[in-house]
Amino acid sequence: MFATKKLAMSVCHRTVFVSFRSMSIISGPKEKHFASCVHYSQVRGKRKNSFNSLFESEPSKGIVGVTSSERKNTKKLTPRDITTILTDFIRKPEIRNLATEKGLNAQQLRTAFVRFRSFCLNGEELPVELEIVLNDILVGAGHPDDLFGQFMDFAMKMYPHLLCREELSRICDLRDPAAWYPQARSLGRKIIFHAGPTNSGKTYHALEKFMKAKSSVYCGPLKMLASEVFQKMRDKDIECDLATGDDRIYSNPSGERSSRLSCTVEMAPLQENFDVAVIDEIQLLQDNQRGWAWSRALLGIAAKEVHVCGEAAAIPLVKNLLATAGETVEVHEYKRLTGLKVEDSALISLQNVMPGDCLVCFSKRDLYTVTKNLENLGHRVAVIYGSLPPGAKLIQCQKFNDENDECNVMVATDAIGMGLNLNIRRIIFVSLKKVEINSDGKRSLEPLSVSQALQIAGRAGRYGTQYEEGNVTTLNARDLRTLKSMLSSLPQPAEKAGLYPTAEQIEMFSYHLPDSSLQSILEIFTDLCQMDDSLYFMCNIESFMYLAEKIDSIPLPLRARYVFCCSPVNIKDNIVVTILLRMARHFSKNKIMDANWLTKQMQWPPQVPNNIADMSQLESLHDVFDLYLWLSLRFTDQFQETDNVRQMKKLLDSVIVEGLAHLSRLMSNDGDNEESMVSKVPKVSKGSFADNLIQSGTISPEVLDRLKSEWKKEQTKSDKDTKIE
Ligand SMILES: Nc1ncnc2c1ncn2[C@@H]1O[C@H](COP(=O)(O)OP(=O)(O)OP(=O)(O)O)[C@@H](O)[C@H]1O
Ligand SMILES: [Mg+2]
Repeated sequence: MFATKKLAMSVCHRTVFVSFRSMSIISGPKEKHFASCVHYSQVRGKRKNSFNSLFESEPSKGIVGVTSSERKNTKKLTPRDITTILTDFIRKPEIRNLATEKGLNAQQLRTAFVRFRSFCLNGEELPVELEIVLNDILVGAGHPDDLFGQFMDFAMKMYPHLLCREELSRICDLRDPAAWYPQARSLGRKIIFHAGPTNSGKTYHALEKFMKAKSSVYCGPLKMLASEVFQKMRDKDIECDLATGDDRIYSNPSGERSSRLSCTVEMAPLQENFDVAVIDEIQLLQDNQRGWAWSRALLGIAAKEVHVCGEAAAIPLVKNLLATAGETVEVHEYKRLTGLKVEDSALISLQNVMPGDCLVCFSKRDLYTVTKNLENLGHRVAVIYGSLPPGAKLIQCQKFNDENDECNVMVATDAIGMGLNLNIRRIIFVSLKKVEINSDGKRSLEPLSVSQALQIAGRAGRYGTQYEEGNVTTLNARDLRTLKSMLSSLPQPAEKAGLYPTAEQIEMFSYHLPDSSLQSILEIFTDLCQMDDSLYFMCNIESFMYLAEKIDSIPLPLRARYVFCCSPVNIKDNIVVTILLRMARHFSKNKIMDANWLTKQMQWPPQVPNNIADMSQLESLHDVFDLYLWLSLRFTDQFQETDNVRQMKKLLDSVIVEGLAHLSRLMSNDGDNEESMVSKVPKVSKGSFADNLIQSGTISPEVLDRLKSEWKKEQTKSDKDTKIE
């Protein structure tokens, strides 16, 4: 169980659209990958243009209904007459107001008018009825307002969704999500919020209730946490099933469901009744990608008693959300079970690393560099990062946790940050910045949030492990003060919870807009939808849109199209996206995809990696297997060979673990020379004067960069001057 809360924030949980009401769940989470390669700004840009052009079809035929004999009685209209009449018409505020009432926004009104005018001016022959109206206005027998009907007929042909606007608005009215779950509402649920810092026993206390209840469900943020709970129950001989996006295990060999389920939050079954439900890491309901899954579980889980675990900063939002369902929240507060001390000095050099240390990096490149440097110093290192397959993560963690194993140092990304219990004595932050994806899908290098820093630091000195006192520090002296201030702050209160359109809503939209692509439907949905902005926001739809565009030309039924777009893939990963498209194409031809077919799509059997690029390729293959298994739970007929695929996945896991054992060699063979942040970390003894200034905190790297660029300019100038001389 290794991936962080922040991993969760940053990674591509190719989330899932799940029916918020009764339909079957069609997705699962994915603890991997950054969400996107297409900047949301691009998508946004496209969206803004495309929304207005979605239905902009040129009305080729005008308004008919008047005979040509009536035309003979009209006066010949000159282009100038028409322009004057139309200008008078559009200038009238009443006309604009009326058009707005009919649903045309300012931009649509402008576009429709420009097209209408050119239609009137450039059409070979005006429709007779329109000609008569224009004529009447010209001779004073009519009024410019009389054109409104003709104009709106024209505009409606350009924007046909305006005809069913009311119906569409009703479908995408997300103002009262609590009302979507009558089963949960009928129970008069008791809600208990277990609030506290990391390592305070929140999950422990909730799980006590989970174990003692006659029927119960645990909803965790990650596959590994759901698996850990499932395993704990097994160890105690308590019947419990497991459901993740790509796996379903029944404790009963006959395949009958048991009364207890451990699942990832996206898989929470809302149509079943339970005595107790646990929803872990509830503050993730504000996550840009996956927040909707927590909102859905919180409002919709049908349990008499709901135990919610998470940061105290989420209490007000949870209370406000549940107040809309008429429910109240009982808060149980906890204190950290062990001490956590911020050290007085930074690590400065990797030579100071000691057993039980975990160095946390925020990019894979840094992770590789630190690992290589530590291995060169003679350490045996366990490595954990988000895209590492869960099986490989587990092996790394076991190695690190085993007191008798030589491996006693860990290098990890923030993939270790959520709910995990590891044998860590000290957390060392290699950097305090990481790439974040905002709600518009833009990626930028941002400082860690207080919540993230606390979560990661909270991995040191876990209760019940070898080190019951935890220490925290930074690699660089310049970061230590910032870290201290972060760790002495409280996380920002959670402000809003995520929402997402359901498959049913999309289907209803499609019924009204039968000729529109799934992409267009989602765009219109997000533009038209209404929600309580004080409590909710719309989760990021970028990955869905990207896949919708990619599979647009493949003939698929809407529901299947929707499922493919929800697939847990990193859209940045070409290998996985390409195979997904092949799968969709095969599916559209109703062909079965067996393990043999799958191996033909990839390099198989896997070779022990020779460099980092090989390693990434193996990770992609692992994602392909996960994708196959994920789809197999949704399309059982076409994806049947799950046992074989699981076997292949195991083999791949072992090859990846083998690769990890030789990370330094892989790095030496790596053709990718992208510079790591760590490679810029100065070594105290051998560092340059400038480096030492940074390390001592005398100047910041930003100031140094500015100075460098100024020096460079000076240098160039003086070179030029020299040449001129
Ligand atoms: N009362 C207890 N008795 C025995 N073990 C406990 C008790 N409370 C907590 N623990 C153990 O302490 C460790 C930390 O507890 P837990 O995972 O519940 O913390 P948490 O508050 O949920 O932390 P996080 O915020 O990181 O998820 C776990 O291994 C848990 O089993
Ligand atoms: Mg916990």
